[in-house]
Amino acid sequence: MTGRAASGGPQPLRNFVGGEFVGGKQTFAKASPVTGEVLFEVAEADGATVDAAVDAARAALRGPWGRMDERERAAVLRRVADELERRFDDLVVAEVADTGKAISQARTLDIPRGAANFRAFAEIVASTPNESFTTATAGGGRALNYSVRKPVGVVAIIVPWNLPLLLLTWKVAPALACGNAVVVKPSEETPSSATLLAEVFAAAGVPDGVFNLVHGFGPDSAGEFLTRHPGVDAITFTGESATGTAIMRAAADGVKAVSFELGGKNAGLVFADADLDAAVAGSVRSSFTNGGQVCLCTERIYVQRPVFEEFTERLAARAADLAFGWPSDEATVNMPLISAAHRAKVLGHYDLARAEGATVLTGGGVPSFGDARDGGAYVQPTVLTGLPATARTNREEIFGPVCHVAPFDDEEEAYALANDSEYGLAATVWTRDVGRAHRAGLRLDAGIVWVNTWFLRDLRTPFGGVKASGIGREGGRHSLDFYSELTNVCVELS
Ligand SMILES: NC(=O)c1ccc[n+]([C@@H]2O[C@H](COP(=O)([O-])OP(=O)(O)OC[C@H]3O[C@@H](n4cnc5c(N)ncnc54)[C@H](O)[C@@H]3O)[C@@H](O)[C@H]2O)c1
Ligand SMILES: O=C/C=C/C=C(\O)C(=O)O
Repeated sequence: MTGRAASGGPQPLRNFVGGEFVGGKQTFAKASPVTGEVLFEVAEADGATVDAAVDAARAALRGPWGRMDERERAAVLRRVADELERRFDDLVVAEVADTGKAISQARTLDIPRGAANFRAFAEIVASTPNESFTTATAGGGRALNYSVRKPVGVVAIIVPWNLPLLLLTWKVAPALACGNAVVVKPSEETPSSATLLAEVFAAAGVPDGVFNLVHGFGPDSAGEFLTRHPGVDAITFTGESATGTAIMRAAADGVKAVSFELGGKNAGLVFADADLDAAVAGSVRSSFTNGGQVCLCTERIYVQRPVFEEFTERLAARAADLAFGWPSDEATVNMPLISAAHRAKVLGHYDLARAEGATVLTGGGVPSFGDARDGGAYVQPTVLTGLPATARTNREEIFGPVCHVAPFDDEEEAYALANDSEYGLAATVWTRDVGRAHRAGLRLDAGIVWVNTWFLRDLRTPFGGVKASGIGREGGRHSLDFYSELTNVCVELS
């Protein structure tokens, strides 16, 4: 768990403002999720540092960056991707140290997606057309309407700790593609890859002030200073729904645009006609990837009654078998939770499930290693059953390696159960019936419906949630719409 410290170590991680690394009066400690030991100190940005970062971003918009066209910015993004790939191993080490995630995952998912985000938005911004209409005038002539994209201005980017580089670059890349300057605040739990990204920007020759980084917490710290800042034009945020509410309040004062990717309580539906091997393997991924700490993870699985018993037994057996190991071992699958505080929350949910009357099919506790990992934030992957849809276990986002499995009888009941949630981010459906596959897309109240797969991403597609899971969509041209202002130009031709 991190906490504020009176003074920093010799070299705390620093903020990045106007092309310079800058410290701060106060530092906080970052602890290893694997062992609990303090890894390093981080300089917390105070109000003056956040002011300087916003000013530097504004100044960058008035400089050479503000005069570049889309193709020139796309070229800059490709240079950033190249440099990021050159720093690949450093980024893997940083991400693994901060989160405790398995090195194989960091190498195949987190860091490659960092580079892919820059390459994708370099393409998207250079190839997305704008609208144009010809319009009849009262005098019998014609007018030509066309729209042009302009940057919004200074964009604040606030992201969580679960997929730090992936989620940060998913927003930085389109923001810069559209010509904005950014001030980013990574989670206090994962400051390292964002700091390396600042080095990447400097090495790629991105003009000073285009990318600024402030470290710190949310309330009464860098997060709140940034979201309340009058010099910020738009806020894009990924994190908890309750934090989204706080940020929306802060954004109301300046009528700042917001884009929110928030929490989930995602359902998986397994129909009796599904390829059961694929459904089991897919559900293991969808419930336990990244220690269940992905907003898209499945925490509620509904299984059609004829295959309920077989599916549930196989899922629980596979969950119990997921390899614990040091993050640096190639075979490791499980990872610790991000912090002791988050572990206490997840273990509280395990206790709550038991108190609500759940049957624990596997897990439900803490693994024992007999080494330094006993000081870390590990919990066992857990499969629960036996609770009604009304149980808190089935309603509240846990954000750990846990799912509850319950039976259903027919398709209507499956949709009703899946949709019975305050959240609506992602749903996953396992079926061989092609009609049902498409119906599910229409019937499920979720921003993303995966059929016979999970977390398969095409960066051109709309990504976001309904209900408490978010506001707006990012991805492809949807990102361009958030990160730019459209001006319609109307020219009377005769
Ligand atoms: N929908 C998505 O795409 C998506 C993706 C990843 C994570 N999430 C969600 O994120 C949550 C887990 O991440 P977390 O615990 O880091 O979330 P969080 O909301 O606690 O923190 C996210 C970020 O917001 C900052 N923050 C907190 N309070 C703030 C405030 N009042 N003002 C400004 N900034 C503030 C934090 O410092 C951090 O950088 C889960 O709910 C998960 O579902 C959603
Ligand atoms: O934890 C949430 C994961 C979000 C994933 C993305 O935003 C993405 O794949 O672009």
